[in-house]
Amino acid sequence: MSPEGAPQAGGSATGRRLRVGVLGAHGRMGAEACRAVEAAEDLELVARVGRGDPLEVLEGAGVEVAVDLTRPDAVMANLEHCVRAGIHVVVGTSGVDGARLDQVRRWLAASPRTGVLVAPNFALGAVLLMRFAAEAARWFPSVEVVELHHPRKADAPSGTARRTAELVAAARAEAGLGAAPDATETALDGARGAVVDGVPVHSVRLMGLVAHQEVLLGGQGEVLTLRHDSLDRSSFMPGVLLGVRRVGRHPGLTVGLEHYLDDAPGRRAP
Ligand SMILES: NC(=O)C1=CN([C@@H]2O[C@H](COP(=O)(O)OP(=O)(O)OC[C@H]3O[C@@H](n4cnc5c(N)ncnc54)[C@H](OP(=O)(O)O)[C@@H]3O)[C@@H](O)[C@H]2O)C=CC1
Ligand SMILES: O=C(O)C1=N[C@H](C(=O)O)C[C@H](O)C1
Repeated sequence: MSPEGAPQAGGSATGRRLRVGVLGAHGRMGAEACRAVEAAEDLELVARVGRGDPLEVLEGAGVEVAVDLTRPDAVMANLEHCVRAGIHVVVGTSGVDGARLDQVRRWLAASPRTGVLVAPNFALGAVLLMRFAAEAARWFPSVEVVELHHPRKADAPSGTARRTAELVAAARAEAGLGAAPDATETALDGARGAVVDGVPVHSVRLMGLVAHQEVLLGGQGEVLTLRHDSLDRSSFMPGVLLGVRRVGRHPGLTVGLEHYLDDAPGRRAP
């Protein structure tokens, strides 16, 4: 961990740079995020936090926005600390869903000006894939999710796959679709994947991969396949930076980067 540098002015149009801290700074994503923040003229990287480092360094360094890219077993303690300290948080770490989101809302109730963005996936293509999958899910009786990742990923299924399945299930329910008409019997446990809100989710871990997802939608005599590939972790960085720049303008809890995209400059609302 290293609090970095004193406040500097002059990098942005207003002359003041937003002070950013990265948690999980020495990991694959954290290191990439540090580089991206350092390269952004309107942002200043003032803290890199690794496992075992005291979180108080964030306040000490005057961090305004923290980016969490740690692990599912670490992220909640980090979030609690930041929200209590009034530090906005951009969460990329997977595993913040369900009851954990309710817990974040409770912390935020005591710190109403603080913003938390939980972004299951920062890549624009993945955000759009989730949107397209939810739209298509209304029309197809069958749907399954396949996520494919690098072999060192700590969790399965991916946070993106869980979120996709939730969105697909909600769209199906709204459209009045019942359970998919597909067999669920197996001769071997796990053969049909894990089931998230009624949607089978299959996880592949393989050398050579980075982060990929397919949504397969089946109807009478046809299959629609939606696929996204993150070929490099740089694919996540525009989304990380967008989150960092915007989170302070969105107090409370936001789940999904799509809620920030519609008012992003230079991007038309999809
Ligand atoms: N939302 C998105 O678009 C994306 C999200 N992710 C998610 O981001 C997370 C990180 O992924 P990745 O970088 O590949 O994983 P890594 O394992 O490479 O990095 C995680 C880092 O966090 C560190 N760490 C663990 N606990 C703490 C803690 N309490 N405080 C500070 N640092 C800690 C780890 O240290 P140590 O090695 O000692 O455990 C490690 O350096 C995962 O949950 C992943 O799913 C990844 C890509 C994109
Ligand atoms: O661990 C990863 O690599 C990724 N994690 C996120 C997830 O769990 O969905 C986002 C992306 O898939 C990469």
